[in-house]
Amino acid sequence: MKLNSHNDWSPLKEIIVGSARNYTAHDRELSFDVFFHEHLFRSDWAYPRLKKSSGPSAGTRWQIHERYVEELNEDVEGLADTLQKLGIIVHRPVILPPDAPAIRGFGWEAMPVPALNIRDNTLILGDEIIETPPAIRSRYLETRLLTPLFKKYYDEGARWTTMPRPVLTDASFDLSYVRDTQNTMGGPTEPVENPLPSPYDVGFEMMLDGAQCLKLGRDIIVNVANANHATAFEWLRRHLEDRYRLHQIYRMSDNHIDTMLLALRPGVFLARHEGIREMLPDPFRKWQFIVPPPPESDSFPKYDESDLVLTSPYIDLNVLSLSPTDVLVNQACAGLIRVLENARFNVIPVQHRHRRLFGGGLHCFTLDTVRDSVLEDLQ
Ligand SMILES: NC(=[NH2+])NCCC[C@H](N)C(=O)O
Repeated sequence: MKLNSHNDWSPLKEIIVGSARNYTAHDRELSFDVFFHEHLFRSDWAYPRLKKSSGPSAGTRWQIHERYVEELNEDVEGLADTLQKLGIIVHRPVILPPDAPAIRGFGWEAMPVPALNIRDNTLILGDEIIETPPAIRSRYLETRLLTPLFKKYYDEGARWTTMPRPVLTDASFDLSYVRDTQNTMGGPTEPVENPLPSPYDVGFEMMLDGAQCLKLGRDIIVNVANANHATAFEWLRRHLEDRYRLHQIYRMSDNHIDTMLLALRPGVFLARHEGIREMLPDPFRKWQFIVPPPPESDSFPKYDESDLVLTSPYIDLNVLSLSPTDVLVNQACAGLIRVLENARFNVIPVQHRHRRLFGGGLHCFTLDTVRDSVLEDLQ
């Protein structure tokens, strides 16, 4: 079918489900530590690791326990099956080969990860695929694992755009957010390495993930927390100015917003807290806010010191809507399910155990390409 996805709630027809195959380690280097900075700290919620050297592997490779990788694969395949059984066409990325070589940029090297959190590096807007500029080096080639699918949609008439690719030297990153202790979740956080100079430095560069954007028909809300996001926002604004109204929200979170705010249908948000209302453009402040009870610690597997936890406990807010009434939700979240059912949503529970170790929930792991949708003005 032709690429067509204008929002997160219209009836879902086609989707890409990420692949977790061969996700064996996290590469701890500057870009990774900057991106996940809020989670690299000491607390009961997030599990402590204040020194790289205390990890299970030497150097910067943070090995993930094999059992968790296997269970993750089981859950991701289960998610793909569930969607298929519901009559939705499910596509998959190219599997990252186990011996894939390191990615080498100018002055840096990082091991690639599979195309798992595919919500992040692509933004689908109507009939356009926009590849967004990655902020993590190990993800630099991630969308190449989606190329066969993007090529198919292109052949069927989609637009296919790539935002300017950053060089990603140490000096490319605006560190003001991670160095501003007010913005971390209550430290101490792990220190970010000192950036090293490089002959390829160009100053702060564009970086932005699709998951920083919330599609509300003609209105698009974009979270901007640093200078990297701000320049990328400006690119998007110029690129889309004839078709969309872009709204910049300052620091709703460190980067992604799909565990802060999701639109379940016109007029209804699922939100982490009521305070988000004040951050929104006027017309959207009137929408209903469904705020689930805080996550319960017993809905997560127990991890230990050697498990690197990459998300907040709010990760399960990251639901995937199949229609204005049907929502896919992590089965471990009784409170969230109750609240959605009380609001008359039809909840389809799915198993997803290790979302905190791999940085993503059901919305992050998927990229909807076709919804029975039109571009609406919801103001
Ligand atoms: N698209 C994604 N990868 N979203 C995940 C966001 C997780 C968010 N940083 C949290 O910890 O709650």
